[in-house]
Amino acid sequence: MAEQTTPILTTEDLTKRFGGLAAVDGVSIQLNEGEIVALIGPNGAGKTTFYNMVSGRMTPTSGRVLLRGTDIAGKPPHEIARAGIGRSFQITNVFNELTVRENVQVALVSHRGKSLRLFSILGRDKALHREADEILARLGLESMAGLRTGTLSYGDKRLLELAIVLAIEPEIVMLDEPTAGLTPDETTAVIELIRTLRAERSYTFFITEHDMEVVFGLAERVLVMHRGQLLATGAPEEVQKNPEVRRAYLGDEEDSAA
Ligand SMILES: Nc1ncnc2c1ncn2[C@@H]1O[C@H](COP(=O)(O)OP(=O)(O)OP(=O)(O)O)[C@@H](O)[C@H]1O
Repeated sequence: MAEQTTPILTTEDLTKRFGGLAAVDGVSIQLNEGEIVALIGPNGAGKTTFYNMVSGRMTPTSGRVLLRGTDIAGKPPHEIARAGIGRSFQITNVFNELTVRENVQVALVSHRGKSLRLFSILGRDKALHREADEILARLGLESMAGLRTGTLSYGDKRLLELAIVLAIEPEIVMLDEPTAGLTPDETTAVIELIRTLRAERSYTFFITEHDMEVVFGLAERVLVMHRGQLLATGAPEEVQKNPEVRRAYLGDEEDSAA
């Protein structure tokens, strides 16, 4: 595999405190251009809090988030999205009453700051129509473009969420449990799709995922958090063998079994 060492995103001593609790406690990481990185850790490790700070949904107590060297910590989500970090959520945030194509068009238009006369733009703008269809085709959703979104299966809605993220032309794609709730076949398809998208467009993927098969089948590098800190980072097979990581997961299982 080719070396991929150009840093695109780094965090420096990123910290979030809730009262006396350091949910994220001095975490410094680096994402390299074009790699697929998974963030894992037992329940309560601080993954969501960390993720929220990178995507602008939470302001850090201290520390920095550098996107190609520029500090974006504490900026609002739309500015971070415009700077090149797109995030999709586990909870579907699609408009069920609109068609699949219209959902992507809304993302395209709002990303470009043209929310005025949005619905008249949707109907008439041929370039926007084409652009939305091109994104849908990348995800294999082209045949569904004209369908009302509410009629889609859960798996197809998750794909549409990914299409909406791609509409903002991100460099870093953050996916919150991209395979949660999917059937085994859909999971395999999403893994393939992420690989294909990365190969075609060199996106950097930063995912959280509970399903270890997905993590180890997809990620090139794994970051493990435990009790707010970065416990380990490395290739999936290294991390899997790491005694501290095993202890962290086992310890938590023992705690919850107690
Ligand atoms: N808004 C908040 N106020 C107070 N405490 C919080 C808040 N958000 C998270 N926490 C606490 O911070 C710690 C880390 O939570 P976080 O949700 O980031 O962990 P996680 O690794 O995403 O967990 P899970 O895998 O269970 O979703 C937990 O102890 C949690 O209770």
